[in-house]
Amino acid sequence: MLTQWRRACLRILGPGGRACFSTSTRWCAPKPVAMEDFSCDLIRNFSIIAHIDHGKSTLADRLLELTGTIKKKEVGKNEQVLDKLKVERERGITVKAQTASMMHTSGGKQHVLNLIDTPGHVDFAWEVSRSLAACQGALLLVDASQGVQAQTISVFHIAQERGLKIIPVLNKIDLPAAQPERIAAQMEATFGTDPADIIRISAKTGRGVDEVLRAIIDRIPPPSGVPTKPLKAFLFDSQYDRYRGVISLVSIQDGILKKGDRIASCYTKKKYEIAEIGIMNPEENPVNGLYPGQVGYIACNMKESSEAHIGDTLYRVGAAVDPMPGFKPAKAMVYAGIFPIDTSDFPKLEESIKRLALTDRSVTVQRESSTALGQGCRLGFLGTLHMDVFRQRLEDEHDANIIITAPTVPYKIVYKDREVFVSNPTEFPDAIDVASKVKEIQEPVVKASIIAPEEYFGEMMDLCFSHRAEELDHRYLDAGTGTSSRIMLNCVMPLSEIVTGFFDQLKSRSSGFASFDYEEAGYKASDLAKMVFLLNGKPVDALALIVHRSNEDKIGKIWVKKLVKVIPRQMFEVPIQAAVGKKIISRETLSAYRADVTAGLYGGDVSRKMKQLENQKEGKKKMKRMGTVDMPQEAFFDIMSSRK
Ligand SMILES: Nc1nc2c(ncn2[C@@H]2O[C@H](COP(=O)(O)OP(=O)(O)OP(=O)(O)O)[C@@H](O)[C@H]2O)c(=O)[nH]1
Repeated sequence: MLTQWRRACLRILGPGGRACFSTSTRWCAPKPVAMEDFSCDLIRNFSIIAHIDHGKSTLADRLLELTGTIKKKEVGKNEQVLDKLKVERERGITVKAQTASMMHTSGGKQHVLNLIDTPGHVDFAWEVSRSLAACQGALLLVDASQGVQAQTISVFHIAQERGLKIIPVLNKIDLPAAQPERIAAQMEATFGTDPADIIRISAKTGRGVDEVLRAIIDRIPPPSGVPTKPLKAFLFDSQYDRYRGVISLVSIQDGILKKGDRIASCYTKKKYEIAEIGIMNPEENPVNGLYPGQVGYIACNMKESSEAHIGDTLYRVGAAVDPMPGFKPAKAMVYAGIFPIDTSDFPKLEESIKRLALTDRSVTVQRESSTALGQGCRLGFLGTLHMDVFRQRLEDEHDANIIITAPTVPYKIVYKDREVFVSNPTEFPDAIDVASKVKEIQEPVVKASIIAPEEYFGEMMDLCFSHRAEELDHRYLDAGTGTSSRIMLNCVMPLSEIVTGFFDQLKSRSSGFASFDYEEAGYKASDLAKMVFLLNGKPVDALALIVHRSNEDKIGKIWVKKLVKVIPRQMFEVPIQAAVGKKIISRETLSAYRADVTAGLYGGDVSRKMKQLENQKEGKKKMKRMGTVDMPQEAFFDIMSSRK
């Protein structure tokens, strides 16, 4: 009974208690599956990899439909089955990789096809490499109207480095702008793909998708694994379920895993008993056991997300095995403070942040307090889209009313005797300390690749150089394909320049034609300083920024002008200043409300009138001396929103 009730809740909330769309009528009733019937050679583990929006989730849906895993969609219904989060459906992006198993008969034999959907945005590259570790093959999907883009190249390299069989697929051939021949030539020139191997499809209409299914079975090698060997299960994803604790996704390398088995983690050495085991079909579907090469979920009363270490190897208690090579842990690259608009809401907000962080392991959380904004949390994200998605989930799923500070990257402060990472401007050393104690300040840099049509090359270079980029090289991508060329520019640039709207500017200056990808490239010494903003002579901690000295004048002016617009007028005049160290970079004055204290005075009693004005001035001075500028949280909200 309890289990049924939980399942009903899960259908509504989605795994991990997440808001999930209610398409339960579209699911086929889970059929009991006997996984022991599937030996390795009947299993294919694959992923779909592509640049953002090239159609991964749409193709995943068609494959689920074609194999009868889900019912065919009603015409006009566009939401994707594997994009389960509300933000994913609203924004049309995949954030969290999802897994689904399909049964498909080919050559008279039933196969299990395990599809691991991957996100396309550069922020979630970590999810891509994690998903690929559980696969033997990948469908490399390219939009036939847009061609090879920056992330197509990066995901191709990740898949190639992992030794996966890559099946090239040209999607969206139904579009009038599709140029399959041209794009096939481009894929040949970029990846050395034989055009004869490229499958042409429309994931939207379903055309050609059956050929993809055939290729998955014919071209992707089955996993290897021996049922009689000691159990070795690779943990590649986890999510949190408020009733059952951590649910982990595992791929069985060797041995058999069954309900009731006692397992242990190579990483934490903790022991657990398997309470539930199943496959994602695409919802959870319990099975009796998982066999070599299979992918499925386990619930084993793991209480904390941190116990499910991504890349861990699980083994049977008493039969220890060598751990498989794990993953580099996800590294936060962008930090921001999150504060409640109403300061008394902090306990509720902190609880919501913690709950959400349980479902998103790549977020780091720490408490933070600010004189201006009160108690809050400082969170670390993989990138700004990731930050935005987390914020939206906090608002959508937890009803939070929040202020989020400007994103900051982790800076390295090299003192004479130690190195410190600083990801909060308030902790950045001030100018005096920098001069006397700091040897060097370093900032994270990335290797960025931008692809754009040749005619936008000038614009692209301008934009990059105004963001402190240094060119590494550039090359023509479509050489020999007989079409107008696109250029791929590789450069090194500071990460801090990317996190503040670079991508939006790139899109608008290239009329949407440029694509962009980046990877970490270490740290580099840089001339950076803390810029503080003073209201009535007092610095406001929450407004501080780290700036490159070459940009300080420009940035100081912009933000002082914005502050003047959002801060409400006071009873006295308020100077608003941007300063670096003792140097005032920019200043504006917020004029005072002028309460008409002389109203109600009759006639020509000039001396009384003057006295009133004097008193008013005195009052203003007092206010000034006390430095009480009234800055409502809403004003912070406005200024922070415009810093994104
Ligand atoms: N015309 C046409 N549109 C398609 C086709 N496949 C996908 N689309 C559309 O392209 C858009 C992006 O498709 P998605 O499946 O969400 O792309 P995605 O690669 O999963 O996106 P991310 O998960 O954000 O990386 C959607 O509007 C789809 O309806 C196709 O074959 N033809």
